[in-house]
Amino acid sequence: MSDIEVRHLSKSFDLKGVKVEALKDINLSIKPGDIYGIIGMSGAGKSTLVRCLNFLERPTEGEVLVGGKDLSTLTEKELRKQRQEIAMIFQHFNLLMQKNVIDNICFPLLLRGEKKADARRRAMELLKLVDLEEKANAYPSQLSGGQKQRVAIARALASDPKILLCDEATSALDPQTTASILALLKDINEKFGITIVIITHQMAVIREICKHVAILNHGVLVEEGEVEEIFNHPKSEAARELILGDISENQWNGETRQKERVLEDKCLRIVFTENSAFEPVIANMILKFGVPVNILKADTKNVGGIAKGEMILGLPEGHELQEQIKAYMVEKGLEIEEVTQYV
Ligand SMILES: Nc1ncnc2c1ncn2[C@@H]1O[C@H](COP(=O)(O)OP(=O)(O)OP(=O)(O)O)[C@@H](O)[C@H]1O
Repeated sequence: MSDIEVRHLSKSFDLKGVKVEALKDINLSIKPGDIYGIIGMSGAGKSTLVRCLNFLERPTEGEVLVGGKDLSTLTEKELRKQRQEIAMIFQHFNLLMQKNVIDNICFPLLLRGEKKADARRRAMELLKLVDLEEKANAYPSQLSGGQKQRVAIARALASDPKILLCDEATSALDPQTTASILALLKDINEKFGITIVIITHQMAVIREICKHVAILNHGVLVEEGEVEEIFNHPKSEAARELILGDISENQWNGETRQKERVLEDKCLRIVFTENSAFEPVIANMILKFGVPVNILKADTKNVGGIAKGEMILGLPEGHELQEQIKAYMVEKGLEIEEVTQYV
């Protein structure tokens, strides 16, 4: 059985008499213990979707089933109880600024009637888990962004949730801190089997941690499946844009980075499915054809725990030569795809 099942979900808002269709006929299913990413550009409907998953926002049409229960059939009281199983963390942490770290974590425990001593004991365990024991008495204003998010994660775990929804949880953090928060989420997923749903606009986050991904575009789910498969064979324009946009963001910076980059006449995006495959192939190709190719981008990343490589090559001029080079790479078992320009 799925942990979360979304069936024909649509959500529209009335904005001063104008209907805004934020989500249109969304269907997806998230299995227990999965790390599931929902990605899309700004305004795609990600936050609306995640808020529908715990009925903070009621769908206009369709159903959300959590652990087999249709949320629309629950009373307000039952819904509140159900929400204890679905914790949430946010981009801006949402900590109580007047309370210190330990009291922030104790807060949900005290609300559900636990004794103060028990709540503090549990809070200290959670602080240990997120590696922040020494900050128990600090106030949020005295913490870095990454530390605040760790406190928010500890607080979210206090109610022993089955599902953790992360709404742009790393978007306000630098890349190094993002990596450490994602590693913590992965650790929590593995240790406790908590299903994690990650909302993000960054493909790098999806690639780092998620097993499955859904791509939203203007309120429509345009692609869904295993991260590796979608990364290697994006079908929708939105997926391709997110993947290539991510490459340009990661690779080019400083003087060489431009908002819009038009690639050379003929460029190939290559995805390496073996960690070690690419260097000999490219080197041998240059030797074989005796022409230089321009490596516009080369990168190796972690996709679903397996090291993966990708590269964008600018090919030398000449149609025939380009076709021979392409054939050579296909023969060597590389996945290639022509790209012309991207943002
Ligand atoms: N309460 C609301 N009232 C009216 N329109 C809304 C409301 N909430 C969201 N929308 C609209 O629904 C669409 C989807 O918004 P949503 O915030 O879900 O997108 P998003 O993908 O999370 O965007 P971002 O990454 O910028 O946060 C947008 O057009 C937005 O303006």
